Amino acid sequence: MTAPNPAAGSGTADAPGGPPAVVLIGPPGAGKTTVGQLVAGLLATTYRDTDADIEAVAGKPIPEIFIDEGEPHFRELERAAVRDALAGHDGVLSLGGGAIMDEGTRGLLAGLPVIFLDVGLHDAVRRVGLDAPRPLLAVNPRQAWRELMDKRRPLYTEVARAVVATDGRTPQDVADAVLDALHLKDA
Ligand SMILES: Nc1ncnc2c1ncn2[C@@H]1O[C@H](COP(=O)(O)OP(=O)(O)OP(=O)(O)O)[C@@H](O)[C@H]1O
Ligand SMILES: O=C(O)C1=C[C@@H](O)[C@@H](O)[C@H](O)C1
Ligand SMILES: [Mg+2]
Repeated sequence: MTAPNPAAGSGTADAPGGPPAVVLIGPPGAGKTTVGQLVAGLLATTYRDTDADIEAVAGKPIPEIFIDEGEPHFRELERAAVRDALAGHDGVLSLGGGAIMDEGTRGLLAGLPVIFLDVGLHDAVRRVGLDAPRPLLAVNPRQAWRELMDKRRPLYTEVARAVVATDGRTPQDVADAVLDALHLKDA
């Protein structure tokens, strides 16, 4: 675990029902869902995922939103979903892997307990095979994943209060490290 941006811990969110106790970001396969659910269990709170929220509102799967309306429209839906979730959820929240690409969404995260779950290509491939229906990784997934991480790593790091490495660690270990990073061990 490293602390790339201590200033990320300095604001507040004016949100009835929120803000979340933990916000998880990171690329596909980082373990946001797996670890997020474990962390929610450890904190005896609930888990929420903005990808699921977007699909529920749109009434269709994310790959179809990309095909029908394009990525810019998806990022707008995502910004709205993140805003709603930050205002209405005080448990553990996972964002979509690319949420941090949108400047407005990054702005919404200021001051919140955001954890970047980091993963390298090797473990990401082992975990998700990079063959699931992921709109941005459809062609040459390994190279696309590398290029995507080159662009995204600085942004994940910028908005995160801490980075938790996940390579070679069990989800339970990672969940523990998340609590540690946010000083929530005895919460
Ligand atoms: N630390 C870990 N070690 C080994 N396997 C893991 C770890 N974390 C998650 N996994 C496995 O990797 C796969 C992907 O994990 P998960 O769905 O939690 O990732 P995600 O970040 O939510 O991905 P997505 O962006 O697609 O929602 C799952 O099969 C999960 O069991
Ligand atoms: O990495 C990304 O850009 C994405 C990740 C998923 O969580 C979804 O939000 C969507 O498939 C886009
Ligand atoms: Mg997930």
